[in-house]
Amino acid sequence: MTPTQAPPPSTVQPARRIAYDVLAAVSNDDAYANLLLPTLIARAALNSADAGLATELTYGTLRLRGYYDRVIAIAAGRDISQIDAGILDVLRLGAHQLLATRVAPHAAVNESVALARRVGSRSAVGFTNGVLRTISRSTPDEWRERVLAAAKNPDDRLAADFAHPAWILRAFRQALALEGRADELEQLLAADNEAPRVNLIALPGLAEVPEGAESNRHSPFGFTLSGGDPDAAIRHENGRLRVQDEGSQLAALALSRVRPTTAGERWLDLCAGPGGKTALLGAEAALSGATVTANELVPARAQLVRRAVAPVPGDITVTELDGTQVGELQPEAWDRILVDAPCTGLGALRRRPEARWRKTAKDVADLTVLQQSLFLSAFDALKPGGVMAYVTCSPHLAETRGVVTDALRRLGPAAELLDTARVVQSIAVESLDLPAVDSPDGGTTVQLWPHRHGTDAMFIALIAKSPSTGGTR
Ligand SMILES: C[S@@+](CC[C@H](N)C(=O)[O-])C[C@H]1O[C@@H](n2cnc3c(N)ncnc32)[C@H](O)[C@@H]1O
Repeated sequence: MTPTQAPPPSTVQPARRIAYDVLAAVSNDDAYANLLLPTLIARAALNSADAGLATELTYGTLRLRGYYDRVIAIAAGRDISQIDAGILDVLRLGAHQLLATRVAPHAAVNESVALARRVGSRSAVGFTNGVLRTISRSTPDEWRERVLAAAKNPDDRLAADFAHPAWILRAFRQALALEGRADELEQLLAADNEAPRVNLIALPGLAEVPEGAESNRHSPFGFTLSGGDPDAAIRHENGRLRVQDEGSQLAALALSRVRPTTAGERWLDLCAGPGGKTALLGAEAALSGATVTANELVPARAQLVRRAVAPVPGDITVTELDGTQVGELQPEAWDRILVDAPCTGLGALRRRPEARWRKTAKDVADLTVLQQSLFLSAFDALKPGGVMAYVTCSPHLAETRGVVTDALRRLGPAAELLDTARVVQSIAVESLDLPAVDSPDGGTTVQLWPHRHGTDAMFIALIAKSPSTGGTR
């Protein structure tokens, strides 16, 4: 045990304490950082500088957790599985401050030691002190060299360097390779490690993009605010302005604008919670004389949908059915259906910092079964001549083209994959760089990317049901 030179403070600064509490809740209780952090910041009434510090420490540590674990293992001379979980989170937070922030090294070490005193044993305090002092004695570049030198193979090296699990980077590489763009992998991994700017939408027909805002490159209704508080802008407009990724906007608009709407059309959002895309579909429907119903299996999330659509005109009904049953319960009932399927969320790693460490390849297998079932159920619920959008915020090929190809094979001539890329390009303000991908089924799909388009990695496929089909499988 190496004694500290100055005695560590007996209390921990609130921003660090909150960051630690979030890390611990993520590790122990599967908490979501983006939900818990704002609650803890509000409860502690942090000023905006401290709130900013707590956010940076939490998100930065969670995003690069896998990298910091490698540094800690080298500095501690033991596998991280042999370190107490609470102390490991203290060390991760300390490593982040030492290697990626301007926090003075003595403050990073001393505050971490004070935190270790609150959450660990006496020996853990000395251990924390020793490990963090070891880390502080080398520069970030020296640590990077050491970590990369310890990698087992080229993919492990890339996984270490960009703090992504190897199975995820392989899935990304496969999806990019299909577009002939495997060489973009490092740009994509780097983009996942950048905090995105908060993106908003002015719901069409209900609000205008505010003056001074920076309009999105592609979505006609999206924008970012260079200064000011997005929450205040949203409150001021009573929800007619809202936070929404540009890719999500394009996905909902692909369905609402795939073809002109006939007044009286009935649209269904099959997996609607928390309701961001329902609100946009609702605004679009109100402009064109269609009506929207939202469905969400989880009652608490259905409640969020009701809240999300409150500012939108037109009576949007919210049901709580299992979407996989809707085809049977409501056959041939809908003109358009959005299937924004539950997915791994690998396309939104920028915004969900812990997600990459929580998901496993097994999740993909489970989810594709559900996605397939939702797809087929939605198809049965479409009227002959109707059109559906299958959407995921994941670029994993099993969740995207795999599900679509499989469904089209089962459905035969009753289903037609439309030219989704043409529809999305017709909506986009500035043309999107969308490499053509050969499709055995005709038609096209769209894969958006953070590094190329500045959006989440949304996948969009538009599928039409033949007007002459009996409608059943
Ligand atoms: C990707 S999210 C939808 C996001 C939403 N469209 C938005 O833009 O705000 C998928 C949703 O599907 C819901 N879900 C999961 N299984 C479902 C099922 N069997 N039927 C209907 N909804 C389901 C999840 O609870 C989740 O809220």
